[in-house]
Amino acid sequence: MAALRALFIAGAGTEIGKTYVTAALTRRLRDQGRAVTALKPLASGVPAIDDPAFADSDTAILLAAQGLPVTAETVEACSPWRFSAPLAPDQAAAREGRALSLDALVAWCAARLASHPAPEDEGADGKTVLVEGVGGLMSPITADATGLDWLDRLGLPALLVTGSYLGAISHALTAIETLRAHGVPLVGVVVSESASAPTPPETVADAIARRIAAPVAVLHRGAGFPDALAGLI
Ligand SMILES: Nc1ncnc2c1ncn2[C@@H]1O[C@H](COP(=O)(O)OP(=O)(O)OP(=O)(O)O)[C@@H](O)[C@H]1O
Ligand SMILES: C[C@H](N)[C@H](N)CCCCCC(=O)O
Ligand SMILES: [Mg+2]
Repeated sequence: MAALRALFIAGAGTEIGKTYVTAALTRRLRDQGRAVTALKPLASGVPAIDDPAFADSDTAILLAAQGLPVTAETVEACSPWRFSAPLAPDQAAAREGRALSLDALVAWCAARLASHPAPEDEGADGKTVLVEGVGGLMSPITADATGLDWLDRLGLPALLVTGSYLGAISHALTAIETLRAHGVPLVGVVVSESASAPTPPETVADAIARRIAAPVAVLHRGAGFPDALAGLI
């Protein structure tokens, strides 16, 4: 199977493991000799670069997984839209007197995707581009648009990340049904084990897998990207 050129990492919710999974996938693909660019184009709850807390930001975690240092240039190239308030991006932007345009976000992502030759066309020179979404699938990103509109416009296949907390099954199935209704190809689902959950993550993964056609895999706490999905990306 040809390697995927680009993938959107969507969440069934926020704080669910998208960055953890994207970083694990980045390391996994790089270990296989693949070149990877991991992007978090839009991020809220991001401290200033010179704040020690920046080390815990999605941007810093994704740069580290790519083997890149944190500099003004690498941060800007990974996450051009950063807002400090830990809120939905439209609200976080408003707190700073700023506004985000979906057209500008889509154009920036499209340019980054166009600047990367497809792996199957360019061999070792090609890069796989991973785009982490923000919040849940339909979290607001501008006054009018949600993350689903962003994904729709990019036309990328999705990897859905969910948790294993009580309620995660419904959150995941709702997101999967929404992706299906919008014609977004679903490459797979990762159940990233929640810190506190009443059942093993395998129970959650089984409950989702019985109801959908795409593959579902578990990522245990602290573990690497699941083998069952790595071969599909
Ligand atoms: N499988 C896992 N093993 C260990 N820690 C995990 C795992 N999944 C998630 N976490 C931790 O849970 C927290 C939330 O995960 P993460 O930051 O990846 O969520 P997110 O979906 O990217 O959130 P956001 O919506 O803010 O982008 C982080 O501290 C992360 O390290
Ligand atoms: C601050 C947080 N970690 C994310 N960056 C933003 C989550 C926005 C969620 C909005 C919502 O869907 O209600
Ligand atoms: Mg994240």
